[in-house]
Amino acid sequence: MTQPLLESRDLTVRFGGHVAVDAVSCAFAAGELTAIVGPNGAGKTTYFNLISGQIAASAGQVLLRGEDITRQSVARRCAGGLGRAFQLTNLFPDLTTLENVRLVIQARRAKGFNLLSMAASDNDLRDAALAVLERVRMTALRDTRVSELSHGNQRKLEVAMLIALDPAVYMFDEPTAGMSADEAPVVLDLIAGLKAERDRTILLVEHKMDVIRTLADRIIVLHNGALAADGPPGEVMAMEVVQEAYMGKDLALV
Ligand SMILES: Nc1ncnc2c1ncn2[C@@H]1O[C@H](COP(=O)(O)OP(=O)(O)OP(=O)(O)O)[C@@H](O)[C@H]1O
Repeated sequence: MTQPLLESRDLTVRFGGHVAVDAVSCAFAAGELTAIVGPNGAGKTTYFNLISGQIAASAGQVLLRGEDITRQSVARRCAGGLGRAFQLTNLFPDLTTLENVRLVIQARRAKGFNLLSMAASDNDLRDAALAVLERVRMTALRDTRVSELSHGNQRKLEVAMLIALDPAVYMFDEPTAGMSADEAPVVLDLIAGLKAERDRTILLVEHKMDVIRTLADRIIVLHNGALAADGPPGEVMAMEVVQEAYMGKDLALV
């Protein structure tokens, strides 16, 4: 089997006596979109936090391209290719959408402080940022300050910034939460487009069954922090134990 792009091995975190993520071992291949599901409090976001480095593991490992990154900082993991949709706090509210995207591209390409090369690359950076905004259909909002964007557009901008970062692993935590019915499809189309590139790994924490059904190649189910099921959507959703205990009536949509 080829080496997985991302892997967790017995990944565990305890908060006091509570085991929020319990020895989760999972390998994620390039070109695969995995939906992470489970009831509220199952440990989905905590698992994400362990992978992206927002919280430290109590035990177990996270591996990126086979390298143990368990003790690496968020920034180091990000530089290594692990991209998590930016939280709103990571956007600069007083800068425009274009400036925010530009900063991510600039950081990605950072080449030091050669003023001549910086001036020469200025237009190039702007063009690259505009291309990303075009892709998320936010060109008309390029000069709007982030603080003036609607909630849905702020979330779209988070996705734009993630695309600008161009990571090997995309991590989305309920990417359409709080979006209006006309905004959500844009983001889902973008994720489908990223998936079509086939060389990325995409992890998606999601409650909405129609989204999972449309996008997922594989579903993992967390329950009480532990891995309860793992497999192709049809198989996992058909498991009686999953239907009854973990997903409820929503499965009627499948
Ligand atoms: N920093 C923390 N300190 C203490 N307990 C925590 C902490 N973070 C998460 N937990 C607990 O760990 C468990 C898993 O929470 P988590 O947010 O990962 O669940 P989730 O599956 O993402 O739920 P939801 O679908 O509601 O977002 C919960 O019982 C939660 O209260």
